[in-house]
Amino acid sequence: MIYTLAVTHGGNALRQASAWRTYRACIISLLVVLSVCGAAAWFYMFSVESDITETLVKQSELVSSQPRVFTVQCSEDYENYKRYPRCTPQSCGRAVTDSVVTKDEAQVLRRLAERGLALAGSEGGASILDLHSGALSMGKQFVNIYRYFGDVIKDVFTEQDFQLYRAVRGRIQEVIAETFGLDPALMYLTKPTFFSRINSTAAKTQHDEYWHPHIDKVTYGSFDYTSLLYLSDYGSDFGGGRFIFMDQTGNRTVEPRTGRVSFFSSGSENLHRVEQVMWGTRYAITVSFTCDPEHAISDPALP
Ligand SMILES: O=C(O)CCC(=O)C(=O)O
Ligand SMILES: [Fe+2]
Repeated sequence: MIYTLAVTHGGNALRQASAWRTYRACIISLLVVLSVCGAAAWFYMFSVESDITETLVKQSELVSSQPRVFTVQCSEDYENYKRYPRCTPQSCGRAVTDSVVTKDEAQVLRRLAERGLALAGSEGGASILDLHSGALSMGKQFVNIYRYFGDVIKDVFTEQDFQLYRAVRGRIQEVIAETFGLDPALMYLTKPTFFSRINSTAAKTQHDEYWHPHIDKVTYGSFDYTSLLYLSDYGSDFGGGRFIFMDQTGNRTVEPRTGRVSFFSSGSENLHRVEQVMWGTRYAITVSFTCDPEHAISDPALP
């Protein structure tokens, strides 16, 4: 009996020691896993954060009354083009305003974009609708919305929608002229001018790869001033998708906000890209101006 007890006690002690060792091994493994995850998260955060030097305007801010202006030195790009006094950029920079387009107007334009893009859309994550040329993303290519959908278009867009587009375009033109000291009558709408819809679906063709750094004057040729009107909110409608100016001294971002207009001179002083959208859907309109009357286009209108 005594022997049995002793054996039992001895067995218990052995089992307890072994359980303790297992428990300790588990705790150590858990700590190792946690530290590795922590280090990876820290490294990820650090590398993402270090990509962003400065936020020029946050989504939560309201830039009312005057635009917030950031001047930069003009690049030499404009020297390769004919100069148009009182229009060709002589002072360059970027600016943001939340008081040119109301939230209601932006929502009407967003619904217009939603209706138009619902007719088709890219298979990848980035679709465009150009109301002027009629180009609409469809699958891996584009169709002409006016030709492809014919009379159906009249049920999708109304004359008021186009009026609103024209009014907004006019106000943006005025604020750009005022900010850069130009004569608004010497600025012309140029192409392409388009609605964009971006989500996190993987790109299927190059047309879906919206995130590459670029210079609008190089990409689009005729642009002298680019404006972007945002139709959805960073952080609540979508994640990622911030606009990034890539300066030599670091990156500077603008966070999209419904009704926000961001505008800038289109040369290489404003190299930029759009961060990849991680979730949700981002809507915006690109409205751009040229100083060259030969590149002027008329406002979009119902055919
Ligand atoms: O949607 C944006 O924020 C920028 C789009 C852009 O860079 C462009 O249309 O050239
Ligand atoms: Fe651009």
